[in-house]
Amino acid sequence: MKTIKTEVAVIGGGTAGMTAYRAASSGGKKTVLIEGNQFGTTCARVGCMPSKLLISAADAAHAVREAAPFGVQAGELKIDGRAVMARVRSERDRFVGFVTEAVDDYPAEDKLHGYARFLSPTRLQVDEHTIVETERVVIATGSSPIVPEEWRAGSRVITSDDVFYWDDLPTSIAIAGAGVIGLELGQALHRLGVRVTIFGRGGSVAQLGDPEVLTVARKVLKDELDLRFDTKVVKVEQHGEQVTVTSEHKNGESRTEHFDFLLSAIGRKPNLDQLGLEHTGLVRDHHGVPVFNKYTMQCGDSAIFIGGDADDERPLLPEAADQGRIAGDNAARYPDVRPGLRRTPLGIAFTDPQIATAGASYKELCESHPGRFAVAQVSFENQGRSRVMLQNKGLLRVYAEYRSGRFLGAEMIAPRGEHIGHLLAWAAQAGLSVSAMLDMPFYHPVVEEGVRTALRHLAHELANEPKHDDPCVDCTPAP
Ligand SMILES: Cc1cc2nc3c(=O)[nH]c(=O)nc-3n(C[C@H](O)[C@H](O)[C@H](O)COP(=O)(O)OP(=O)(O)OC[C@H]3O[C@@H](n4cnc5c(N)ncnc54)[C@H](O)[C@@H]3O)c2cc1C
Ligand SMILES: NC(=O)c1ccc[n+]([C@@H]2O[C@H](COP(=O)([O-])OP(=O)(O)OC[C@H]3O[C@@H](n4cnc5c(N)ncnc54)[C@H](O)[C@@H]3O)[C@@H](O)[C@H]2O)c1
Repeated sequence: MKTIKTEVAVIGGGTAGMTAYRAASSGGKKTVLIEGNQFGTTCARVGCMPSKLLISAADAAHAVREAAPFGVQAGELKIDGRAVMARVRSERDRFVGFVTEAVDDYPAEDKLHGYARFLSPTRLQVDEHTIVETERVVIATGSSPIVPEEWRAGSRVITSDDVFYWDDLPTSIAIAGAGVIGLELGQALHRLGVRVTIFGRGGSVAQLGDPEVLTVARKVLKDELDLRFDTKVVKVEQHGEQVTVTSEHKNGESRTEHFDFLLSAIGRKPNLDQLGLEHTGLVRDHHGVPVFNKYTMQCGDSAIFIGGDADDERPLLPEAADQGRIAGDNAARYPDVRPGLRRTPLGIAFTDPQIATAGASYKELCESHPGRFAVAQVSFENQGRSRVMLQNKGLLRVYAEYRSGRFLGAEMIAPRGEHIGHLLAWAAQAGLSVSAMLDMPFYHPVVEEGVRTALRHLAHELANEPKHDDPCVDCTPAP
C-alpha cells in the first residue's frame, strides 16, 4: 500500500467535487481529487443532460401530434426509437467529453482513482492501493437511486441511469414514483410512443407542496398520462423478458400487469454508507448525513466539509456547483472559514407544463410565517399568450409578506415555467416588494402577463392583513 500526503483531499469527482478541487487549489493548497468510478459527472452522463435530450425528442413528437388544431396536418407520426436513443447518447457523450477534457487538464498527480473511505478524520484509504494523509477533506460523493431490496427481481428492474444507455425505446414501462425523475422520464417516454404507467404511492407531484397547485398538477398530468396516485407497487417478478408488477390502490383494489421494465424512481440517497464516517467522530442526523453548516459547508467544527447530493440539502446541479465551491474554498481557508453565497431556492421539473418552485415554498411559509403571508394565484387556462400557443394549462400561486410587502416565493405548473421560475426567484433574492415588481416592464402578449395578474391580486391581498395578537418571529422587521 502506497502512502501520499496532501493538504486537501476531495472525495468524489462529480460537479461538487470538481468545483471543490478548483476552489481548494486556487486557495493555494495541495489538493487531491479522488474518483472511484468514471469522471464525467452524474449531470452530464446520466442526469440533467441526457434527460433533457430525451425530453426534447418527446417535445418534437408532441408538436407534430398537436399540430392539427392550428390547421397544420403533419401526416403520420413515426418515431424511430433507435434514432432517438442514438441522438440522446451521442449528444450526451459530447457533454461528457467537455467535462473529461476539463479533468484531463488537472495535473496527473492531483488525481487518484479508487473508492475512498475514512480510517480517521485525516487518513483515507483508497481501494486497496493508497493511504492518503490529509489535513482537510471535502466529501462530494453524490447520490444513488433507491431500489427496494424486494424489487430487485433481475435486469428488468432499472433506474434512470440505465435509460440513457438504451439502444432503442422499449414497448412498455412501469415507473414507481411521481417525483421529478418519474414524471420527466414518464411523460417523455409516453410522448415517444412507449406504454407508460406511473405509480404514485401517495398524491405528491414532483417538488410541489402548495395544495392548490398540486390539485391542478395532478389533473393536468392525469389527463395525459396513466398516472395512478395512492397506488403502491407491492410485488415485482421477472418472467423472461418482462417484469410483472402487482400494484394496490389504497381502496384495496389490486392489479397485476406486464411491462418491459420497471423503473425505480422513488428517490435518491447520498453515497455515504461505505465512507467509514464512523471513524470521523462527526455528528450525523437520522439519515446518517453529517451535521453541517449550509453557509460554510463545514461539518461541525471539524476540517471536514461536504457538498452536492452527498449532503442531501438541495440535490440539484447548480447547488452542487455552489456547495462544492464553498466547501473547497473553506477547506483551503480552514480554520478561518467564511459563509459562501447560497442563492434563493429554484427548482424546475421539465414536464409539460413545467413545474417550478421559486423562493420559499408554501410548506416552509406555513411554518415560518403562519398567518403572516398573503397568497394569490392565476390560472393559465384563459391567459392570452398561453391560449395562443394552445398551452393554456396550469396554475401559479405567489406568496408575499404582510406589512413589508416583500415577495417570498411561488409554486406553479405553468407554460414556460422555467422562465417564470427564474424571474420570480430573482425577485425573491433581490428582496423586491410586490409593488416594486409591478413597476417592472411587462411586454404583450407574453405569459409573464399572467404573472402580473397574480401579483396584482397579491397586492390586493396584502392590503387586507388579518389581525394578530402575537409577534411573527421570522417576519421582516418593521422599518
Ligand atoms: C435523471 C436525473 C436528471 C436530473 N436532472 C437535473 C436537472 O435537470 N437539473 C438539475 O439541476 N439537476 C438535475 N439532476 C440532479 C443533478 O444531476 C445532481 O444534483 C448533481 O449531478 C449532483 O452532483 P454531485 O457532484 O453531488 O454528484 P456526482 O456528479 O454524482 O458526483 C459524485 C461522484 O463521487 C464518486 N464517488 C462516490 N463515492 C465515492 C468514494 N467513496 N470515493 C471516490 N469517489 C466516490 C461517484 O463515482 C461520482 O462520480 C438530475 C439527476 C438525475 C439522476
Ligand atoms: N429537473 C430537475 O431538476 C431534476 C430532474 C431529475 C432529478 N432531479 C433530482 O433528483 C432527485 C431524485 O429524483 P426522484 O424523482 O428519484 O426523487 P423525488 O424525491 O423527486 O421523488 C420520489 C417520489 O417517489 C415517491 N416514493 C417514495 N417511495 C415510494 C415507493 N415505495 N413507491 C412509490 N413511490 C414512492 C416519493 O413520495 C416521491 O414523490 C430529485 O429530488 C432532484 O433533486 C432533478
